[in-house]
This record gives sequence, C-alpha cells and structure tokens, in this order.
Amino acid sequence: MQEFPRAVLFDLDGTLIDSAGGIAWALDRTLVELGHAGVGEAQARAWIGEGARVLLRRALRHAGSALADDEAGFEHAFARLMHHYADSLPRQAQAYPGAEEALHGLRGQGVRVALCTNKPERFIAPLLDALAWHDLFDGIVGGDTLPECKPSALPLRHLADAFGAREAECVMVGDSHTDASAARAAGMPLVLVDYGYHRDLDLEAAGALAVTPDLRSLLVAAPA
Ligand SMILES: O=C(O)COP(=O)(O)O
Ligand SMILES: [Mg+2]
Repeated sequence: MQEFPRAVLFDLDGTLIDSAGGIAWALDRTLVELGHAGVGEAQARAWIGEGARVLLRRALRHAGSALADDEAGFEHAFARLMHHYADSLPRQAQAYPGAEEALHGLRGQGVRVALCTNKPERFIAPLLDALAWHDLFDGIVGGDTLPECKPSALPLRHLADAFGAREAECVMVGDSHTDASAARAAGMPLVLVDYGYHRDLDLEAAGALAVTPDLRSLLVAAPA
C-alpha cells in the first residue's frame, strides 16, 4: 500500500472467518427438509459470496427443485434456511489465524475498521458475540442493510461516507469476485486474501494492491 488508509473495509465470510462449514450445515439441513440430498461443505463453499438468497437459489437449481423459480416456494425455503442459519452461527464463528490481531492492530494505529459483508444483517451481531468481537468495528453493513449489496459499490461508498473518507483513502479486503467488483465500481483500492471462497476469481488479474495469505500483512504498511 503506498499510503496508509484511513479506513479498512473487511469482507466477513472467507476473509475474516471460515464460516463455510456452518453455512453448509444450515444449507444441508434445509435441503434435506425439502426432500433433497445435502451437498456438503466443498460444494457450498463454491456458492458463498453473493448472499444467502443466491446461495439457496444455486442449491435448489442444483437439486432440480422447482422452488428455485417459484416465488412463494422460494420464500418458504429461504425462511427455513434462515432458521437453520441462526442455529449454525456457533459453527460459523471460526476466525482465520491473524484476523483478530489485524483488526486490533489497525484500530491501534487509528484506522477505522468496518465490516462490509453480504451476510444477512440479523446474523452479524450474534456472530460477533460468538467471536467475542463486540467492539471491533466502527461500521457494519450486511447484505440486506442497504438497497444494494456487493458487487454494487453502494455498501463501500456508504461506509467511506460514514467515515468522512474518499473511496481512494479506504481499502476493501476480501476473498471473492463480489469484493473485487465492488471495489472496482467504487474506485476503492483492493486487497485479496489467497484463501477463502474465491470461485471464478483470478487473484492475479483482479487488480488488487496485494494478495495476502495473512491479514497481519496489512499492518506492515503502517507508518513508522
Ligand atoms: O453471505 C455470503 O454469501 C457472503 O458473505 P461475505 O460477503 O461476507 O463473503
Ligand atoms: Mg467473502
């Protein structure tokens, strides 16, 4: 990073926490309840990143379920997923090594730290409780907080605005093409993690300032 940012916006799933096992558990319970086979974690990982509705629609299509394209049926299935999703939060609360240290370190350096996730907003506070990450974020935007979610630029612009910062003075840190596209649309510098759920994303070609295996590398760019 050439200049130290005023704010760092973090994606959640696949970037700060390895939540795929918990999300897959909730998805499979939903699918089985609807009479389909579960898909397992490896398959679910490939569908995470564009919010829970996209995840469920992909899973229903994969299962050949008519509910994927039936509005009322889909809403019923989505309500079941949300029910199981709430129960899965303790399983989702797996921080990646270095994530918590990076968050504390940035805050200690006076950088504003925000959560910019496509996860439904209602689950964020309980998940932060489970992680004991209560007061770590200066701003939080979930997938249904605003009229548009990532890959729209809106959540990123909203957070930059809330911090009185220009987009170019912030950094978006994420794992997937939704993060990369949102950062590009917002004109915000991007850092990608090389783990996570980056289906369809060519890490080297995504235009990131850096691709990192460890979020603690964000602290290296701090001014002396
Ligand atoms: O819920 C999702 O699909 C992904 O959430 P994320 O934006 O934190 O990766
Ligand atoms: Mg993600």
